Amino acid sequence: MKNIRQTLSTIGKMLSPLKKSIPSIFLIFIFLLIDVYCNLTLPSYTADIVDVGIQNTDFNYIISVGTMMMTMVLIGVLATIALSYFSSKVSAAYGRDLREISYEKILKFSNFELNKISRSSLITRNTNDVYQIQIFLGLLFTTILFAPILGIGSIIKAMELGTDLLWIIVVTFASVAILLGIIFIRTVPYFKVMQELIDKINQTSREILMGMPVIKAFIRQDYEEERFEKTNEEFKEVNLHVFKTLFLMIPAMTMILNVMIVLILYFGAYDAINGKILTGTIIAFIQYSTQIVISFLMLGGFTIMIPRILVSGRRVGEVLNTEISISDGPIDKIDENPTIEFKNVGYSYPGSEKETLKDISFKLEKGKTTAIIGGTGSGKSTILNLIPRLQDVTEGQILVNDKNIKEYKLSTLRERISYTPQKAILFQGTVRSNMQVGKEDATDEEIEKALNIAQVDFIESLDDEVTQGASNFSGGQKQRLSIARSIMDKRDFYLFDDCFSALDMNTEAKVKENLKDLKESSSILIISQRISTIMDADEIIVLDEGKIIDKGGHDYLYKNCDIYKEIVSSQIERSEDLIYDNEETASFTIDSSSIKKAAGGK
Ligand SMILES: Nc1ncnc2c1ncn2[C@@H]1O[C@H](COP(=O)(O)OP(=O)(O)OP(=O)(O)O)[C@@H](O)[C@H]1O
Repeated sequence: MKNIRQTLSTIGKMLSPLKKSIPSIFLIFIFLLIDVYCNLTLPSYTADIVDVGIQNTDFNYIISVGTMMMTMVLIGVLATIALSYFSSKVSAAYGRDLREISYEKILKFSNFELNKISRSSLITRNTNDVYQIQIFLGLLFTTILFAPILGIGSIIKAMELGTDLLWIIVVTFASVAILLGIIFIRTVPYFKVMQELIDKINQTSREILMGMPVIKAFIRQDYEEERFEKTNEEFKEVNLHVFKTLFLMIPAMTMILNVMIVLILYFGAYDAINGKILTGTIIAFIQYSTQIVISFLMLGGFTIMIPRILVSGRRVGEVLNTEISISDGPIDKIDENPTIEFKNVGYSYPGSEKETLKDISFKLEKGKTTAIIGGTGSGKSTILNLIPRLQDVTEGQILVNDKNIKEYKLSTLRERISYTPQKAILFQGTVRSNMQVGKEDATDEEIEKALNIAQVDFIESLDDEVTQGASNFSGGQKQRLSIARSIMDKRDFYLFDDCFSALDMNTEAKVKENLKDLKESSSILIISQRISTIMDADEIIVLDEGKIIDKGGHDYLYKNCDIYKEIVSSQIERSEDLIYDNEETASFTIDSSSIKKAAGGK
């Protein structure tokens, strides 16, 4: 029952874009009926010309019936043109709208849903699958609805001719049905495989294109070529099997049609000699029989397409019906000077038995800078992602002003937060358009101010191009642009996920100095592996294997937390820019011009 309801709801959602096109669909039906009517009258006119006009050598009759035939042909052609125009219009608009609603839904997906369906599959579903449905809709209006109306009309007209030859149509019908059955059985199971292989090709190509520098550096071209070839070959084999069978249909059908005509002529000739039927009637009967068989064929072709469309429909429907795991709460207002508090938070990634975060508690508040330091994979980014609810806690809770974060509307929550991810993500466009992602109506002055704070001194103007993936900028430049974007607008919480890592010490020190103003009216959470980035934070959280080992100021941790001390020591040994001033206070300053190591010979 639940399944039926879900299927109906999916169909409802998928058909909803057609609502706007109802007037055009109505016109399609009108033109379709006109077209079928014209097609049905032509064989009768042929019969009249042969049986009356030619039989009686009545030229006037032939010309007048011929003129009627020409008029019908003309009206039929105009109706076909109008039919094609409106069905293309409706199906193209439908494709656009379906892509749009599916895309809107995808934009609401959390990481969990994105990983569940996979990004490559989402691309194929939103392009190839929607296109298959769009093409099908076009065919539905021009061919599939046309076929049964023409077929039924032709059967009635053939019966009206009053011949004994109807059994030939029945035999032909049966032969076509057997042929279609064979084709159906041989192709249908492969359609799902075909769509899955398109996903796989998409995924492999994407991975290879993204990983090009690594592939080249490690001389893996041959291996990757082979990997791609394997999927490509599999796709070719399935395609070949399906199309070999489908192409068999054309010669087989031509043969069945020709045999039908020969049978009609053979048995019709007997009846004609015996005076039971006129020559023109035989010609009209052949024409109606051909129309009947062709209509049946069109329907057969459509039946073969159905499984493929069902696969595409199911795949798009799955996107539209996916339950979003992260949804809005009822509260749409957050009071001034909000706080965010982690209370015994735990997190496990879906499908993973390992707990990534365990018993995490800390508080973010106005005027305070909190930092998280810890080894790779210790769970730092996971903590950060929980704040704008890119994923939800699996244990404990996060409170915003003492209320569970899930009780707030997502947009209400997110508009208070600025998030700078670990990997600088910029969009194709200009520097200005990227900065306006941070503040839609930002003026040039505001943008320039943010760029200055983030030390973006490498661009000529705000109109400088940002190519796809910002490939025309270096890693450190991308990070600076990404930081600038995150400070475009005033927010209560600024979250920086290791986004200073590609900056040289000098630039980092300048950016950090410039960011100090933010702290007065906001709260800053900064993740880094570098001591120099986080050492002056009000509270530093030391994370190890998803657990908080200790927290406090730099001096406190240096004296009391072994892991923190180890990190500090290891970085002093490596660093040429840190100057360890005083072992007692364990404080550092940054000076790129000199190298100095102190503290017990370190
Ligand atoms: N999508 C995911 N599915 C399953 N496990 C994941 C996923 N993302 C991260 N993890 C796991 O969660 C753990 C914490 O990852 P996280 O990215 O939070 O670490 P991190 O401390 O930020 O690491 P780094 O300093 O390298 O960025 C890792 O062990 C990682 O394997």
